[in-house]
Formats: sequence, structure tokens, C-alpha cells
Amino acid sequence: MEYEPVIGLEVHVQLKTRSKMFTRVAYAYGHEPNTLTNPVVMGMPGTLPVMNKEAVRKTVQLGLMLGCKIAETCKWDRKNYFYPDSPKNYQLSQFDQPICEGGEVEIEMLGASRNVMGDHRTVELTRIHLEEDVGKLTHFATDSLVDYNRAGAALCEIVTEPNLYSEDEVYAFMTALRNMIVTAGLSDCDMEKGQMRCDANISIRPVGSKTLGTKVELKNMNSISGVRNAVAYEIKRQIRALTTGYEKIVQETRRWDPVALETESMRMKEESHDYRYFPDPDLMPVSIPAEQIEKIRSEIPEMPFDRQRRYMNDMDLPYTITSVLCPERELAEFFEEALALTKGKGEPKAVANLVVNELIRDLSAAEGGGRQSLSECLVTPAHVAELVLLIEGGVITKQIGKDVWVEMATSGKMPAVIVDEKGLKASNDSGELATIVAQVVADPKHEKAITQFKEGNKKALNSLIGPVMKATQGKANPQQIQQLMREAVAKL
Ligand SMILES: Nc1ncnc2c1ncn2[C@@H]1O[C@H](COP(=O)(O)OP(=O)(O)OP(=O)(O)O)[C@@H](O)[C@H]1O
Ligand SMILES: [Mg+2]
Ligand SMILES: [Mg+2]
Repeated sequence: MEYEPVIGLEVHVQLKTRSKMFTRVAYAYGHEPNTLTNPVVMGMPGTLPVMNKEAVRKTVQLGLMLGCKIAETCKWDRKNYFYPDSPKNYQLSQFDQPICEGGEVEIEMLGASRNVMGDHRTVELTRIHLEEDVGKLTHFATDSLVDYNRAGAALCEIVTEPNLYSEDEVYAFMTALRNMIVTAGLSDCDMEKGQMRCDANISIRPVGSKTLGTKVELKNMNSISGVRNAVAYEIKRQIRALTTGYEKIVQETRRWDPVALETESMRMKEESHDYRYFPDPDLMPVSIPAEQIEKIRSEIPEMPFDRQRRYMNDMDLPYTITSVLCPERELAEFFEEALALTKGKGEPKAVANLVVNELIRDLSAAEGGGRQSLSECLVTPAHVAELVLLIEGGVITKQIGKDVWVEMATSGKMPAVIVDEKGLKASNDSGELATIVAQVVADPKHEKAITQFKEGNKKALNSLIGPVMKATQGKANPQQIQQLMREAVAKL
């Protein structure tokens, strides 16, 4: 029998708010353990929660971005359980009245090759709700330590329908969702810092069947490719269990081991009635006025796939370039600013090429691993615009443009200043160039190429361009060289 996997994801995202979900203590990463707490976070008797409005606003924005229905009224419930990662014996969450219902996420599958756009489809969402994060446990050989700095942080949970069917779709989903959330500035979604986490629910069923099999929930993946690997492993494990009868699939929570690259059983999964959800008596239900929803809607920035379609359709940019520019809003905005500064005289493709090739290369080469941020980089949109205009206006050659880039990236000087200081202007003196061309053509070394050209091989003269360029220190215009070369050869 042939089996197919069915996958549903629960994605937790820490929202970028100044303070925590129900108290004003700061939400931040990288502080000394247990310094970002207060009596509310620690669940001391007599403390009362106060809702963070910004977290609600950000969740509404996320819901609107993903086409969810925004609830007229939502409420807060206690999810009761006791575990050392929570200082209280409950977590404030939303049970039957979440902020957002329904919705979908557009994803892109891998294309046939890097320069071909892959298929797009939408993945259906069940709901998005808001809750408070729990602390972080670190386990050692004989004991465990807990850090409550992230306990109580505003955490939004995005739950999908069982509507994903392969590890590649899961990868595409996580990537698309992260790009949208980061673009909107709702979270940095750094999985290594725990700002974005994913539980993957997986079951297997015979192909063609409409009912769902027993689900297993995977935890502890700390990168998007980690999620893909864990899901791929678990699909194989379950299919093998079903086909060989060697193992039984039971409803449980399994932990991904990123070193051993396998999943191992953690605990049997609670059902929702085990949590004894009930409305929190200290918090009022929340209603969000329609005009406020419309205001939030009007503040949503352009989403990455929409931007990509615009670049491809309106600017005629190739897919490869747009797929690098568009997922990162900062980069895309840098490009648009540079393009605008050329005042219609710069080709979008020329501007985009500099950003995608030279700029990203420099940012990635920065010391200390990772990528340098644009704000730390000396190259500004004005530099890029000016450089493009110098090249397109024929003031300098493309070749010299590369040297100017290196110089402006290290000194921060404007390209025109560098060109002036170093005398890099393309030589328009065709008399001088003609002399150099004549010398190269006369060089016995090139006799063979010239004969081949005369015999009809039009490309044979290309090998002579390099020596001419070298003699002019890269300042000559390649078209002009070719023209002069043909004239010189015709005279032989
Ligand atoms: N048989 C199944 N196979 C695959 N995925 C499933 C199956 N049944 C449910 N799912 C998915 O599992 C997820 C269930 O998440 P939900 O938050 O509703 O419940 P939970 O995991 O029981 O609760 P908790 O928040 O405590 O983890 C959803 O993404 C859903 O699509
Ligand atoms: Mg859940
Ligand atoms: Mg779950």
C-alpha cells in the first residue's frame, strides 16, 4: 500500500514589543538569566495582569496580512498545567475565542532550477491566538536550570490546518511566513534565539484516504532546515512503522535531536480537556473596534511575494534577482531608493545587479560570520545611484565600475570623487585607442586569431580585447575596441 504524509504546524512567534504580555517588565534577549522578571511574571499571589495593547495590535496586523477573520471579541483563558518552565501553574492563552480565525499563507515551492520560479499555493490556517511565553529550561547531566527572562513575553501561535503534504512544503511555509512577519516588523523570527519556534504534527494515511491517521507532534527544531529534516525523518519512521509493523504509531510528543538527526519519544500527548481551560477571572474580554482594524490594515507594508510580482511585471527584473531582493525588506528598500535617485536615468536591472552582487558580497564578507547589516555599511543608495549613472552614461566602463565599488565601500567616498581623483574616466580619445589596437593587432602572437576571423569565425577577435583593455588600464569602451579592431584587421 502507498502512504502519504499529512502535516499541520503550530508556529510560535515572539512579538517585538517593549514590555511583556501582561506586565511592564522589558522583553529582551541576551540578558543575565532571571533579571527580566517581576512579581507578575513569577505569578506571586496578589498580582494582577494588565494586557499589552501593542501585542494585540500586532496580532491583528498579522491576521489581516494572512487574510484571517478578526474576532469582534476575544478573551483570555487559563491553560492549566504544571511544569518547571512556568512559574505559575497555568499559562494565559486563548481557547475558544482567539483573535484571528481562518486565513492562509502563500508559499512557493522550489523551481526546476535556481532561475525559475516554483509553483505557488496557499496553506490554510485554523487560527492565530495570543498567549504568554514560558521560561527556558537548560538540562545538565544531573540537574536542570531555568531562565524566566522570556516567561510572559507576548507569544503569538499560528495554527495551520492539516494541509501540508511534504517536508518541502513545510520548509516553504516556514520561509514564507518568516519573511512576511519580518517584513512587517512584527518579530525578528530568529529561530536560534527562540523568537520563532515550530511544532510539527505528522500523520500518515493510505493515498486516497480522506481520514487522518494518528498524529505525532515534533518539538525542538531550531532552524527552518531543522524542521524540514525532522519532518522528513518522522515521515520515513511512520511509513516504516506502518509497513513493517516493527513499531506502533501512538499519539505522542517526540523531540528532534539535531545531532543524532532522529526523533525520540518525549511524552504522551495531553488532550485539550486535560488542560481544564477556563476564562481568566482577572482579565476582561477584548473588543477591537472596526475603525481601529481598518487603521491597522492601512499600515501593512507590501508583502514579499507582492513586491516580487511588481518587480518582475513592472520593472522586468529577472526572477533570480527578485528572489534575492524581495524577501528582505531592507535590501529591497535600499534598491528602490537607489533606483529613485537615478531619476529615471538608471536601468532597474543595473541598479539591482549592483545590490544583489556587489553589496551582498560585501555584507557577507564582513568579519565575525553572519551578515553585516546595511546600516553598518558605508555604501548608501546615493553611492549606488551615482555609480550606475557613471557607468550607463559611459563616463567609466563597467570594469572600472567594479574598482570604484571596492574603493567606495572601503572609504565611503562618492563614486564621482573617486573617478576624478584617480583619473578613471573612460578614454574617449579614439586616436590613442586606435594606436593601441593597431599594436595589438600587429603582434605576431595574435596572427592565428586574425586568420580565423578572416576565415569567418566572428568570435576569434574576442581574445584580443583583453590585451587592449590591459593596455588602457580598463578604461576603454569594449564596443569601441571591437569597432576599431575590425577596422584595423580590414586594413591588413
Ligand atoms: N491527524 C493529524 N495529522 C496531522 N496533523 C494534525 C492531525 N490532527 C491535527 N493536526 C494538526 O495538529 C495541530 C494541532 O494543534 P492545536 O494547537 O490545535 O492542538 P494541540 O497540539 O493539541 O495543542 P497544544 O497547543 O497544546 O500543542 C494543527 O496544526 C492541526 O492541523
Ligand atoms: Mg497549539
Ligand atoms: Mg501542539
